Amino acid sequence: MIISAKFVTSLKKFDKDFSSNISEVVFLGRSNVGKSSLINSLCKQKNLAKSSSTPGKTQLINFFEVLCEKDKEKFNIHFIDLPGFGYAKVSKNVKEEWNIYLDEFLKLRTSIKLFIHLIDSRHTSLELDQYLDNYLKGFLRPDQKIIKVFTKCDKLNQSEKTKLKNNFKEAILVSNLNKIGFEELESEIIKQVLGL
Ligand SMILES: Nc1nc2c(ncn2[C@@H]2O[C@H](COP(=O)(O)OP(=O)(O)OP(=O)(O)O)[C@@H](O)[C@H]2O)c(=O)[nH]1
Ligand SMILES: [Mg+2]
Repeated sequence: MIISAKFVTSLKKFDKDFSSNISEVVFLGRSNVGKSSLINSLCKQKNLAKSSSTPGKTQLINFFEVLCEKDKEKFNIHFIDLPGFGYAKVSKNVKEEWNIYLDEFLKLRTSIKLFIHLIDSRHTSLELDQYLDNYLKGFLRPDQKIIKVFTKCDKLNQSEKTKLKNNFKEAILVSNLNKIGFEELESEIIKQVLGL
């Protein structure tokens, strides 16, 4: 389980001088999908990661140190909150720069053990998410894994939830509003970072 969490630093791009010997978990997905909110919910803190109803809130690579416990052993991991993909309101140059920086960061940062791909439960087959899935699989190492997490599931009715689970067998559904799915996700995260 997660015991506590604190902000460490923000980076604009990959920085070899800020390396890590602890496992890292990256949260990524479209702008406004709920990345920062999910980090707050998992860490049981309201404003650890800044969230906003305006897409494009997170603009840097933000690191959080998260203290976990399993079988009475305590250990630290990093959660990494990224800027959202596909945010149209920034100028093209800024957007291209972000993508180059993020691309480099995701590929060079060897301490990343888990990619958590957040997808809006209401829109599960967007081109951008398919692109992101293929993109991650294109450089995924054997010691890394991708977990698909479907956000804002409070917006779905029961039959829509059932349909989603049928379409994505390993889907984890979460809602920050109704406090759903956190325990399942937390145990998946800990399993992966410990290599279980
Ligand atoms: N209904 C509902 N709304 C949510 C949920 N999670 C987040 N939101 C809302 O979605 C909006 C975006 O949340 P953020 O966590 O800032 O999203 P983000 O993915 O970090 O966005 P960027 O930083 O722009 O990439 C906010 O208005 C949240 O309140 C949820 O589980 N249910
Ligand atoms: Mg954010």
